[in-house]
Amino acid sequence: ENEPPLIPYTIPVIGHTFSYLFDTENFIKKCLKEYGEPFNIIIFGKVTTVVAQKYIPEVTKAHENFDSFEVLKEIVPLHLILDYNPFDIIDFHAKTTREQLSGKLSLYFDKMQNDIFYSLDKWIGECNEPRSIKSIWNVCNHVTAKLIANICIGEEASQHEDVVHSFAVLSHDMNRFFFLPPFLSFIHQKLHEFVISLPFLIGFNPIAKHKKVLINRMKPVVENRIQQKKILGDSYKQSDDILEFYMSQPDFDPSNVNYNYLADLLFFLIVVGIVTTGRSLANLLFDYAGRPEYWDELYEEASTFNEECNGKLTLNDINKMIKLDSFIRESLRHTGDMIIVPRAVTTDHYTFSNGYTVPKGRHVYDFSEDCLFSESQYGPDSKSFKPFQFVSQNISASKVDRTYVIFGGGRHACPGRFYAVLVLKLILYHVILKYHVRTENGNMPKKSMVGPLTNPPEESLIFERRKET
Ligand code: HEM
Repeated sequence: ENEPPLIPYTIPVIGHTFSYLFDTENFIKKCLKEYGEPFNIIIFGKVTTVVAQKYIPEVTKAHENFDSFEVLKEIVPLHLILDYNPFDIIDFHAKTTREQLSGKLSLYFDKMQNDIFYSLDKWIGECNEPRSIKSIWNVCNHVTAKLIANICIGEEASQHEDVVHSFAVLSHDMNRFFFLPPFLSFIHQKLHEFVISLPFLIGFNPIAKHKKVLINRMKPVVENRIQQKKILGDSYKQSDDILEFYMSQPDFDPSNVNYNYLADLLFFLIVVGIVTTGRSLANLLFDYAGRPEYWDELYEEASTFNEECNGKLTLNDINKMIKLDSFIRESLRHTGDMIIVPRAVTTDHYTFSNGYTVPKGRHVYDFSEDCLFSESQYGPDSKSFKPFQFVSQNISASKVDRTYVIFGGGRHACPGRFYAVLVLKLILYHVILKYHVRTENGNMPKKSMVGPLTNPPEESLIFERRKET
């Protein structure tokens, strides 16, 4: 009753799937122009509601009526693949991320920088002569994985290349199954979910080998800590990592450690944290390398801070680099994803403020590009890259608002964003100080579109050591 208008279509079941997948921007913009928002379309055999700039804030605010993981679950059925259902404990994961990761940045700051020096050395090197680096996204995933591995399982276990590699490729290995568009839902919604989980059920589980690696590296650390606790009692000094936090939970039993459970907890953080941060880092490097007109200004800011702090940068210093921060906010704004947080209605129904009503289970897709390129917010040239536009406004790259929805918004806004933005800042800062970076042809290469989502460009980047430093 009183549903949003359904956009006319010709082929039953298929409905608007092809326009949505292969011409997302034009298709949705045309619907918005003719019908306003919200409106209904049929994709993958299902009625789906689309909201844009006007109703995204309303949906974000109504967190009691919606759940984004109900949608993610259908695309990435982690509850079938992991032994312990991560979707049952999202609040615990959000709290862990907020308090143990984003909440402890000053504690992690020095080790993050050391890991960055190590990773730049390993993946990019000295580059006394120009060096072309391929598979930038893969490199970025490995750099991000090294940082997260140290914070998750500690200095000692994260020294091992095998565990860092597992962290870096885990999501990619899963994506080969999951990010296939859910074509089988044409037949039945549950069929897609069942078919993509089949390989796992018959024993082929790319996660299994990564889990083995993780447990293998984590076990000696856990055993050693339990031993130390026994010996030292109250004088035991806790380590600064998330594993220690898990070991301090009331359900942790030192006489019967459930490694499978610990690994599942960490895998969820890896899945949500590495692929997002690694991809943003790759985009950021291309945004920098492909736009030579901004190099001098960014280098000047970075080298001034570097001189002032005598090479010993603190969290306070990096927080003051407003041009760097603004550049990152602009890079994230230009990620290019058109839908960011699709949500499902979890209550009996949801009634929009204009009276349209959608039933329980309905997927509501956010056409976020309408926010990120809002002309009222970013001007008539909202699609152009204006890297220093946030400097005078003094808004940090991690601050969400009605139009800057790259980290979602409201109560469930990404709790890892403070950490992710710091990673991006620190890496770009050190890259700028150490190297000249350019694209192969000197321009900004194109990202590839996968339905409404983007992947970073596949070109190489050319690194050359700065002579000034
Ligand atoms: C640039 C990097 C990142 C981006 C673009 C990103 C984006 C997002 C988005 C769009 C959401 C959904 C927000 C909503 O429902 O409104 C989200 C949620 C979440 N993110 Fe991130 N994220 C990033 C990094 C991270 C990292 C590093 C972690 C932790 C390791 C993390 C942990 C989480 C968690 C636990 C949630 C669920 C929060 C909840 O439902 O309450 N994210 N993220």
